[in-house]
Amino acid sequence: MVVVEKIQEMKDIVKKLKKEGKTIGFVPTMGYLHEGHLSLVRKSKSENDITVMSIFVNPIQFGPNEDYDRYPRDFERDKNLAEKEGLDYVFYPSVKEMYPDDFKTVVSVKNITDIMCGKSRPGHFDGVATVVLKLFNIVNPDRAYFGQKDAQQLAVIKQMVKDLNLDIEIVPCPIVREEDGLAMSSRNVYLSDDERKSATVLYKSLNLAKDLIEKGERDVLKLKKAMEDLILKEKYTRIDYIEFVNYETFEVISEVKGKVLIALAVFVGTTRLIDNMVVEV
Ligand SMILES: Nc1ncnc2c1ncn2[C@@H]1O[C@H](COP(=O)(O)OP(=O)(O)OP(=O)(O)O)[C@@H](O)[C@H]1O
Ligand SMILES: CC(C)(CO)[C@@H](O)C(=O)[O-]
Ligand code: BAL
Repeated sequence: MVVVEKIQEMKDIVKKLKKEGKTIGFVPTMGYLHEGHLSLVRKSKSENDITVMSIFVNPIQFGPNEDYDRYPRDFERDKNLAEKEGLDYVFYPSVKEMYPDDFKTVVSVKNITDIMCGKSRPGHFDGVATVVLKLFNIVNPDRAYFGQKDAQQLAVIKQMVKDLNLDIEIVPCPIVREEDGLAMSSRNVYLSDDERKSATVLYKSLNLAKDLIEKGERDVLKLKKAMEDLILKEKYTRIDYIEFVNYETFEVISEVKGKVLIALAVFVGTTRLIDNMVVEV
């Protein structure tokens, strides 16, 4: 496995691989790898000749009061995990390499970023779209792999690829969970033992909504209320948002119909966790 820190070097490697007719799969991450990330690597390896992962904690997608400084980082640990997985290249640039002092561009996807995480984290998806487009231009992949856990991020990237006519297939990958249902996240390490127990309520609340929908409930207000009640019964929890949207258009809905994404963000202590589920009626 080769670690590449410079943009030009990564571009040169990719150019050579493409000349040899190799297909490239790309897995963008912020590191502190877990099984969720590794599932994307496995999927990419099964569909491409070469897999490149980026590890870059992107400062421009964090708000001023968010956890950029505190975000978990352990490159040696990540390198070992990536190597064991049989990854070909890790792109590991510095902040200066990605954002030189004269950097001036912002990529902004409109409308679908007005709700959910886009509303709670102003500017977040501009930061994501900007860095992902940069990474796409550096790695020039045939396919790129994103987790369904960040469902709104996935929608933003798909929209950007469509709007800007990029020749990249975006491959959504299912959410990988701990045994008790908690979605894997690098941020789970922030949780104390007690908070970790409370955190299982995110997935429980999604399952509650699914059960109620299966029993015939279609009223989103009632479904949200049932989820809120369950979440707030738990210690340490504070709800950021619970949203029901049309899976294709990301429009907020008041009645469950067709393919629906139920998404939520909940603070457990000071840690903000997200999760979601797709239901179809
Ligand atoms: N549990 C998971 N299952 C599947 N994919 C995941 C999971 N967690 C993260 N991913 C995906 O891995 C990619 C990199 O995500 P990232 O590095 O932000 O990890 P993360 O664990 O989600 O971090 P955090 O939750 O702290 O934001 C994204 O496409 C993300 O959707
Ligand atoms: C896509 C991404 C690597 C961009 O920084 C990040 O938002 C993430 O890890 O999901
Ligand atoms: N997985 C999304 C990255 C973030 O929370 O900033």
